[in-house]
This record gives sequence, structure tokens and C-alpha cells, in this order.
Amino acid sequence: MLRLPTRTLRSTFRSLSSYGKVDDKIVSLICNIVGPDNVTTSESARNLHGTDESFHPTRAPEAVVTPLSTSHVSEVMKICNSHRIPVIPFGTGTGFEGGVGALYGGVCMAMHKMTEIVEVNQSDFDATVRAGVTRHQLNDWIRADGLHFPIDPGAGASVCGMCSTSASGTNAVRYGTMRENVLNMEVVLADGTVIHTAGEGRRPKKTSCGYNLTNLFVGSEGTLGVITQATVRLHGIPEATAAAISSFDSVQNAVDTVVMILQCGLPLARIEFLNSDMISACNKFSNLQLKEAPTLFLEFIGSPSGVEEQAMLAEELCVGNGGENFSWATEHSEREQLWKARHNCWYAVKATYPGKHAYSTDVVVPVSHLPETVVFCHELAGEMGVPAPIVGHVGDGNFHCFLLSNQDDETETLRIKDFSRKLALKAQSFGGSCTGEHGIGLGKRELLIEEVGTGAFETMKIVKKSLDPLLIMNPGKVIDLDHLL
Ligand SMILES: Cc1cc2c(cc1C)N(C[C@H](O)[C@H](O)[C@H](O)COP(=O)(O)OP(=O)(O)OC[C@H]1O[C@@H](n3cnc4c(N)ncnc43)[C@H](O)[C@@H]1O)c1[nH]c(=O)[nH]c(=O)c1N2
Ligand SMILES: O=C(O)C(=O)Cc1ccccc1
Ligand SMILES: [Mn+2]
Repeated sequence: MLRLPTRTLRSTFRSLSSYGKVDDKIVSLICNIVGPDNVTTSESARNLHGTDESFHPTRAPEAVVTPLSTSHVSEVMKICNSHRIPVIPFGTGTGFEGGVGALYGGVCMAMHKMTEIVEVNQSDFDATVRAGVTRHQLNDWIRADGLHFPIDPGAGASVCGMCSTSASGTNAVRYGTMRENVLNMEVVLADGTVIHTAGEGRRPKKTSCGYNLTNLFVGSEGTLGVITQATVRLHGIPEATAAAISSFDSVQNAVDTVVMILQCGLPLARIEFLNSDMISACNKFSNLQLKEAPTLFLEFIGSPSGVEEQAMLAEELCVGNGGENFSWATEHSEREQLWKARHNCWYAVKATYPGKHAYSTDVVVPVSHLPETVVFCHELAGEMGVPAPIVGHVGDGNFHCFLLSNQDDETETLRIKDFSRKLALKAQSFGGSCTGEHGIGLGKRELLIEEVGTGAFETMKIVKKSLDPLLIMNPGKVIDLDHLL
């Protein structure tokens, strides 16, 4: 039976609610560890490291530290823990949920100088990278070996940042998310202890060895420790690839087609849905001439003949549901142009509505509920007068609705929050989740409680307090401090 913390524990926590300041003494202690070039209190560096892609309220950290090694991270953690100073890990700042803001002050642990690709085991299909390595850098390194790391959040995120948010992207329908692709991580805990979640040097493709600490830290959003190294799965670059596109006369028909294609067991590499507002933004931003209608982008991989067979079957299913303009390309440059435009959706909509604040929803539902959830989203946006470009990794039942508001218009901002909440509750009512890949951060903390229920939430609190009793790791994210004090 799970229990709330005892009264004594509660009063201890209450007395800890004020954090230590990063004064000159702390800066000089940190400087002694990492050297003067690797700690700064400059305003520009602090501002840069306090913000991500989101519109969530934020605050700059008091100092930015750039460790060069795991032992640097560990020694800095020991200082921060003993002075009760918040530590906020920072990868590349491409997150969507306000994860890097220093809400209670403290030190930003910016990982970009830990850039080593430690090893690539070509014949075992795995690689180990330090925290500053981005997914693009890893892919550039392994391409000549015929390998790739397919998890693709549009941005050039760090691999360890992706571990931290449990990221995925357009390839997840084929290759899974970070959860299925991380084999081991080195993590520095709040008190400076260094652990390897699956044991030092281990990289088995399967394991039944005790509690799954790897998946505890995947998705922990910097609230349980600093991930200093990750061992990830790699995959072979497919022999042949084809991309296809088809437009529909209604959202319903387009999304029904997705369900049908999945039910036929067609081994897709990607299947993405874009509504007409999103296509319109992409046409302008990426200089495309696509019909402004609900559209599917698809990709097939395998042998040349297998790819052709898949594309023809997909075409049949699309046409059967009223899909028009089915066209497919095997040419690398044509495919690149299409997927580049898809990955630039975020920037395309931001450019279409300059000056507006952008927010993205991230619901995911069991795929049989996808059509009604997307249609619900589309109609609710219409009713509420909210412009709503939609794009989604529909093969996983996951989609994003891009919401825009005037920064100074409080009513509009509230309307968007209300919309986002209604959509998340709808997804939860279908057995889905308020976030498929962007995380909880700041905006979805209440939805987390509704989603997992009291028992699981209390268990999460116990985990957090056990690993970080002084609550210094990225405070205020995922679980509101009020719930922990
Ligand atoms: C244009 C575009 C498109 C997309 C996306 C972004 C952008 C700008 N994203 C979101 C984003 O890329 C994703 O959340 C990444 O995992 C964030 O990685 P960063 O390295 O930028 O982490 P960032 O620095 O933004 O940090 C994110 C969170 O992780 C923590 N963190 C970072 N590094 C850590 C470390 N080493 N140890 C512990 N905690 C750490 C931070 O404290 C913070 O809470 C996304 N995502 C997605 O899943 N699917 C998608 O399709 C897209 N698409
Ligand atoms: O492109 C994606 O898949 C994203 O996760 C980012 C995003 C979110 C909402 C609208 C456009 C892009
Ligand atoms: Mn996405």
C-alpha cells in the first residue's frame, strides 16, 4: 500500500521551499571544477539558455555551466545539492513544453561541449554518445556505414535531450520512439552519484534484469538527473525508399484511409496527415504547389519491388476513399523536398502568422479513435474561432494542432488553453494521452494527474523525492512543487 510522506518529511520539505542563490562564492566553486571558460553569468548566455520553442512563462538561469565530462557534472551537482541550488539540464533548447526555464533560479547545465561519439558497433547496430551529440551529428557519422538513427523530431535536438522528453517523430510508426531505442544511459543523480541505468558497458537488445531504470529516465524531462551519455539502437539504411502523397475532400476520409492502411498491415515507414490550413502554410513557406486539402504524406521502404507493391496497394486504398492526385517519388531530391517541408511545418505556420504566440497540442489516441478525435479537433477549432493548422504522426494516433494567440490578448490565450485542455480530455476519454512526444513540462502538469490517476501520481512523487530529496532537479517541471512540499 502506498503512503503519503510522513508529517516529519512534509515539514522538512516545507522548510526547503526556498532555494540557494548562485552568488560569487558558488560561481567560484563551480569555476574551480570546470574552469573559467565553462561557466558564465552573462545576460545573453543566461537568456539564451532559459528559453525553448514554447510560449510558457520562463526565467533565465543565474549561471550557465558547460561541463566537459561526467565528473564535471557530478562535482557541480554535489555543490548545487549541498547549497540547494536548482539545476536545469539543457540540450539544444528545441523543446515545446517550457522544460528549460529556470523558474526558481539556479544553474543551467548546458551539455553542448560533451560532443564525443564514444563508440559505434556497426555489426551490433548500436552507438554510444555523450550528451552534447545531436541526432544530425550521429547520423552524419554513421551514414557511411550504411546505418541511421531514425528518431526524428523535426529539429536538430540532442540525443540525450530526446531521451529526456521521450521524443519521436515521423518515423515512429516503423521504428518506435526513444523508449524502444535507448538501451542504456549514464545519469548523474542530484547528489552527484553516477549510475548506468542498465549497468556499465551493457547494451543488450533485450533484458529482464530488474527494474527498468532506463525507461524511468526516458521522459523524465531533467527532473530526476542529468543524462550524460546514451546508448541507442541503430538501423540499416533501407535499400529502396518511395514517398507518396494523396489529397482528400474531407478530414474524415483522409484519416479513415490511415486506419484502413494500418489495418491491412502495410509496413509503412511514415504516414503523416496535414489539413488544408497546414498545406497552405507549407506551400508558402517551402515553395510547394500542393492542393490545399486534407492530405496524406506516406513513405515506404524495403526492396525496390517491395516498395512498388506497397505504394500500389496504398494508392488503391487512397483512391477507394476518394483520394486524388496520388503521386509517388523514388528520386532522393524529390523525397527530401517533401520531408523537409513536413519537418518545417512549425516554422511554416509561425511565418504565416507573424507576431503571434504559437502553441502545439500533442494528443495521442488508439488509432481506431483517430478519425473522430481529428474531426473533433477540427470542428472545435471552427466553433471557437481558433485558426488550427493540424499535422500529425497519424500512424501512431498522434497529431498536433497548432494554436496561435496574440501575446497581449489574455482572452485569446485563455481560449487557447481551454481548447487545448478540451482536446486533451477528449483524447484521454478514448484511452489516449495528452502528450505523445512533447512531454509534460509546465503546461500539462494537471493533465498528468488526470491521466495517470492518484495511485500512479503518488508513486511518481515517491520516485521524485527518493532520487532528489532536496528537489533541485529542474524544479516545477512535470510535478508542480506544491504537490511535493
Ligand atoms: C521544428 C520542431 C519540430 C519538432 C520539435 C521541435 C522543433 C523546434 N520537437 C521537440 C524537440 O525537438 C524535442 O522535445 C527534443 O527531444 C528536445 O531536445 P533538446 O536537446 O532540444 O532538449 P531541450 O534542451 O529543449 O530540453 C528539453 C527537456 O529535456 C531536459 N534535458 C535536455 N537535455 C538533458 C540531459 N542531457 N539530461 C537530462 N535532461 C535533459 C531539459 O531540462 C528539458 O526539460 C519534436 N519532438 C518530438 O518528439 N517529435 C517531433 O515531431 C518534434 N518536432
Ligand atoms: O512537426 C512536428 O511533428 C512537431 O512535433 C512540431 C509541430 C507541432 C505543431 C505544429 C507543427 C509542428
Ligand atoms: Mn511531432
